[in-house]
Amino acid sequence: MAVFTPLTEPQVAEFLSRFDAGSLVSLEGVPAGTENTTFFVTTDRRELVLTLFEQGEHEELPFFVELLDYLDEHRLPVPGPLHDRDGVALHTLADKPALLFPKLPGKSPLAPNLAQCRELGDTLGRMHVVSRHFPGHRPNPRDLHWLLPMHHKVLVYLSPQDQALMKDEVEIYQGFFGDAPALPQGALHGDLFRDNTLFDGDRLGGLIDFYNGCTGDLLFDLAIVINDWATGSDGRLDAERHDAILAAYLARRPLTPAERDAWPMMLRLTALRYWLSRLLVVYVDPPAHDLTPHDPDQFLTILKARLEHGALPLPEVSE
Ligand SMILES: Nc1ncnc2c1ncn2[C@@H]1O[C@H](COP(=O)(O)OP(=O)(O)OP(=O)(O)O)[C@@H](O)[C@H]1O
Ligand SMILES: N[C@@H](CCO)C(=O)O
Repeated sequence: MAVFTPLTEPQVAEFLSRFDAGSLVSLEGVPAGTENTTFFVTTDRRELVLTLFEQGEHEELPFFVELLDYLDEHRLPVPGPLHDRDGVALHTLADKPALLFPKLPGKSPLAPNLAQCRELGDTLGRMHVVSRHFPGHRPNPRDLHWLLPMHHKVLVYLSPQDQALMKDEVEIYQGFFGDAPALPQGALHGDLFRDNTLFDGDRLGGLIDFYNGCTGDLLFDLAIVINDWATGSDGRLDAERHDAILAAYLARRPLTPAERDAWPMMLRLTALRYWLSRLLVVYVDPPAHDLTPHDPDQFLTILKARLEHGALPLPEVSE
């Protein structure tokens, strides 16, 4: 159960009265989610999602509102936050920052089919085409600049072999990305795992949970997607899902030669990024609640598979 801050119906009814969104009919706490408190709110006009921000950088919230507004204006399937009658999206409720969103249709796919993979690749490609012109700025908080200091914090918890692997990898990324030409920049989702998408059958209902959103290398976003969406249980890439996502993505946004060169290394870097963030949650900074943390070893397995087998060839896309 992840309703960290309970709300009463009168509290939510009063909150809703600032918006042009109808009157409260029902309120339901959402058990999924580990970071924020989420409620499904039904009014006499529409279905909404109310999010209370429990942790993290509250000063970053205006960036997320700006990003979601921008993507929504560009017709990407994201929950564009509702603005109240004065044009304000970000409010305070029960002493927590609060945002109200449209409820998007669908469920997160655990085993996405190829049509869903194509849909995701196409949408991410469209998003990256428009996000290159997004005017906001929030440096990627999980890129190499973060890996460098943070990996030292977990080395003590690792076997000698895994310590060596992590240290060697970070050093290799430093050498590679330090010398590599700049990669195309834009706004990223930053955590586009399957559980941050909703599908209604094969139709993408929406991308959610933009709270890792930032600006940086677009390739970073794509590598996160491939490592989560197109990996088998042994950590190896699943060629069919890989090709379905990438063919659809590349048809929207071809990679530059520098991105093609960096691709195998970016798959490794983003695998290590999640191995490390999950290790930090388990050993260094466990959350107050007792929800089971994600398994760090899953991304160690993925990293080892990328090292052993490399990347798959990128699909050919006719221009
Ligand atoms: N706009 C939306 N439309 C429909 N469902 C939504 C929407 N936003 C959130 N949800 C539902 O609420 C759940 C929790 O939302 P969210 O992922 O934002 O919370 P979180 O605490 O940040 O979770 P996480 O553990 O993924 O970081 C989602 O898994 C999804 O089922
Ligand atoms: N997607 C992340 C958790 C949320 O940031 C993970 O799987 O570790």
